[in-house]
Order: sequence, then C-alpha cells, then structure tokens
Amino acid sequence: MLVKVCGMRDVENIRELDEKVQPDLMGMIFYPKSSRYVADASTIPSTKAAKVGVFVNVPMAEIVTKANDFGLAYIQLHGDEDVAFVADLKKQITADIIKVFRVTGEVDWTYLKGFEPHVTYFLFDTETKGYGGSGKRFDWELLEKYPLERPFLLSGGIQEENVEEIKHLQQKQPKLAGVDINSKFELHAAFKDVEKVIRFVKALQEKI
Ligand SMILES: O=C(O)c1ccccc1NCC(=O)[C@H](O)[C@H](O)COP(=O)(O)O
Repeated sequence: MLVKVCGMRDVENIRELDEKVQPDLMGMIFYPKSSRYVADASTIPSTKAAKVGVFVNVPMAEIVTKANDFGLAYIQLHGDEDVAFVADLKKQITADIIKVFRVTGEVDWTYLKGFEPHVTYFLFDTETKGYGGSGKRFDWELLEKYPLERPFLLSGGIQEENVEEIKHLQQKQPKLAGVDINSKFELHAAFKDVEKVIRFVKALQEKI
C-alpha cells in the first residue's frame, strides 16, 4: 500500500522522515491559509519520496511554474477545480495529477468519471472549511462501492488506531491504493513524529 505523508516543511524533519520511513509520496501545502503553508519551496531539500504540491483553487499558470521550479512529481488539486481545468492543466505539465474530493455524504461517481482520463489517483478527504489537514474523518464505508477504474488514496484523520480498518477496506475495495496521513502524526504544525509514522507504516505493511 502506498504511503503519502502530507504537510511537510521543516528541512531536518523532511530528511529524517525520508530516510527512516521511506514514504512513497511527500506532500507540501501551497495554500496560504494553512498552518502548514510552504511559502518558499526552494528551502525544501531533495527527497527519495516523490514530491506532491498541494493546491487549492490556484490559477493554472502558478501551478505550472511551481511544478517546474520545484520538480513536483504530483500536483494534488484539493479545491473545486473542474474537469476542464484538470484536462487543460494535464496538457501543460509532465507531473501526475491527484484530484481530491472532499466528502460530505454520498459521492457523485458520475461526476468523478469525467476526471478519470486526466488523473493518476483520486484522493478522498473530509469536507471542512479549511479544505484539508483537519484530522476529521468521513464515512469510509462509502468507498466500499467505489465504481471507477482509477485507484484512489484514503485520507482524513487517519491515525495509528485505524490500521486494521484500512486493511479491511482494502480487502473489500482493491482500488484503495494507499493512505495519506497528516495531522494525527504531528508534534506541531508541519512537523511529524517520525517514530509514530514508523510504527504506523510497519503495522500497515504487516499481513492481516
Ligand atoms: O494540511 C493542510 O493544512 C491542508 C490545507 C488545505 C488543503 C489541503 C491540506 N492538506 C492536504 C492533505 O493531503 C492532508 O493530508 C489531508 O487533508 C488529510 O489531513 P488529516 O485529516 O490531517 O489527516
């Protein structure tokens, strides 16, 4: 199962996490209202993990510039970007796209289908005023009937205690490709408890 650790900023914390946890993906938040906002991405060191830039309703030109300047492997669109925007963006970048859906109740799978040709993963998170990083869960059972081809990442308040539940969801829904963790592993904003992340990933990788 893929592991994405999101909301990273501190140089030493990034290096330690990259070395000891070896996550597949590491996310940086380019949303100015977030407590995890990365104002100057040039300070972010190189990593073995693929870098993900997280954007919320940002003009396309700005995303393209950041993707090129900082070697982002993935662009995570966490706002209200529509199919036309995502299709157009994909033509302008080599990075893969992760399109986020913030869940409130039932998911409109037909609407999501329009995004499929342009994205590598969908990511499901909880709808909140701050868009993401809330530590709040939604009803994960909704994903048991995920009907699309594209694999997806699970997100929203994931913590150590959820490992067994995540494994069971993956048994029921093989399109679950990975998890995205953030606030429940923080010592303070944008600074992760590396030992806690190690314990979580080890437990996740153990067979049921
Ligand atoms: O983390 C943020 O502050 C944030 C702000 C605005 C948009 C997205 C944000 N985070 C993106 C993520 O992918 C988080 O990992 C995801 O929302 C889950 O966070 P959490 O509920 O804290 O586990």
